Amino acid sequence: MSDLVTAAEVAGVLSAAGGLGYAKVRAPRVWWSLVGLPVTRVRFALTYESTMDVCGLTVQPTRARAALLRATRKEVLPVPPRVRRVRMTSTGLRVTLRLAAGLEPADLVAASARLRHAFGVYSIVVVDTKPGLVELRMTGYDVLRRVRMPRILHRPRTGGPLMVPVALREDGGVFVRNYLRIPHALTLGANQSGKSMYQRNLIRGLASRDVALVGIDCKRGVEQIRFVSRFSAFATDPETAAGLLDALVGEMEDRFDLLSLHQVSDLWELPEDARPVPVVVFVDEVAELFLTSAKADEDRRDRMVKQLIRLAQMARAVGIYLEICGQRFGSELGRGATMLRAQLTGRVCHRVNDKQTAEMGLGDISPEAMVAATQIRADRPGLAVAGDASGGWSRIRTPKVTTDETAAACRRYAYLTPDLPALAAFRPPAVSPGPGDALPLDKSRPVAD
Ligand SMILES: Nc1ncnc2c1ncn2[C@@H]1O[C@H](COP(=O)(O)OP(=O)(O)OP(=O)(O)O)[C@@H](O)[C@H]1O
Repeated sequence: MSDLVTAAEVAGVLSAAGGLGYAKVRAPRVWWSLVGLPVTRVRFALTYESTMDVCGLTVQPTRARAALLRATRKEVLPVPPRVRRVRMTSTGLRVTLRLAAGLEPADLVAASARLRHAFGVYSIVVVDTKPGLVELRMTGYDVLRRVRMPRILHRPRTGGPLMVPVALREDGGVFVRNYLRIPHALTLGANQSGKSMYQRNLIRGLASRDVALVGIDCKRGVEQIRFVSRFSAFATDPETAAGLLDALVGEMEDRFDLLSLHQVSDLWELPEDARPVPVVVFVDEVAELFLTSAKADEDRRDRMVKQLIRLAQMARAVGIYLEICGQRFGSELGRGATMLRAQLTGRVCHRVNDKQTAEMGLGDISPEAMVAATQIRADRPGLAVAGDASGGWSRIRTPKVTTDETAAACRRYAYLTPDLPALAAFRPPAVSPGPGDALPLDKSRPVAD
């Protein structure tokens, strides 16, 4: 009998171990919740002080504290940053630390690789939250291996009208493209690095919101043509693109007249009934717009660059935002290109073929971000380094979204496509359903979410 019980127990233990091993590979989130999180929490509690000590993150106690310790006959030892809060999440552990006098966030950043190994987690990102406080964002496993966005974010219109959850960050948080905070952005990356996937995620996210979408895709529209049911204007060659950019500048000037009439300085200060719809302009492969084959094209190119620079400098106030994508974006694209790049403060850099491209995208943001972009592997398409003018950056990866799914979302929300009279000449013709478009083209009737 006892042999039988032992055999059953052994079988139970083995199948539980096998199940956990399977979960570790196939369902890391489950494994983390069941095993990784409790183990890491205990390890953190037991080893925190000694780890901080060996990592050089302790300081001598204040005189008052040292005197108190001596008075109570306790040993005067160096002190680590005080743990203010430990929060357990489905992807990791978030620890808020109060920095001891003499330490700065950079000290923790420099030690983050050592801390990661000491606490046995996949990665640690140090975030400077408030003066005197930092947050250690520990991730228990590689959350970017298979990207799954939190379920709530699948609902259309989550967040404000101009906040689109577009990718997952390596610390398990969600990377949100917030057009109000960062109006214009540049997405760079080599062939097959995931630029179109990033734009597709954005288009799908914006399709359900009250915005006008404009597409400029001078590769004859091959990347964006499936989404035109939701576009208010579309250009597929440099000549049409030049006309469309002129029209956008015209729209911008009309909107400034409107602001002036209402004596306000920003679109969002206008009364709701007078407020024009925000516009997001997607430019795919910007080099196609800039490269010239004949001398005669140069004037048109220079004019386009000038118009883009004007939009990038001024259009934020009137709710026109630029989303520019390309393999490279440097002085080789001609006069004004680097000036335009400086105005595109949001940067997303996918895998690059050379250091210079990473420098174009992230050099003016942070040297560490640049190095991180050069380390992206070819077998991880969609992985990118996202940064902004504040110097903050993080590794992100978009979820996989097919062209069919994006086209279906565009068709579903085609009824939201605003008519912008200034861009009427560039309004794409209605398209017939594509092979993967499950939903019918219907501009008059909203479809329930
Ligand atoms: N986040 C992702 N997860 C998984 N696969 C991805 C991801 N992003 C891109 N891919 C895959 O990588 C390949 C290239 O992606 P994509 O077309 O977006 O790259 P690209 O940079 O636009 O390429 P190109 O410049 O050649 O047009 C596609 O097969 C796509 O399915």
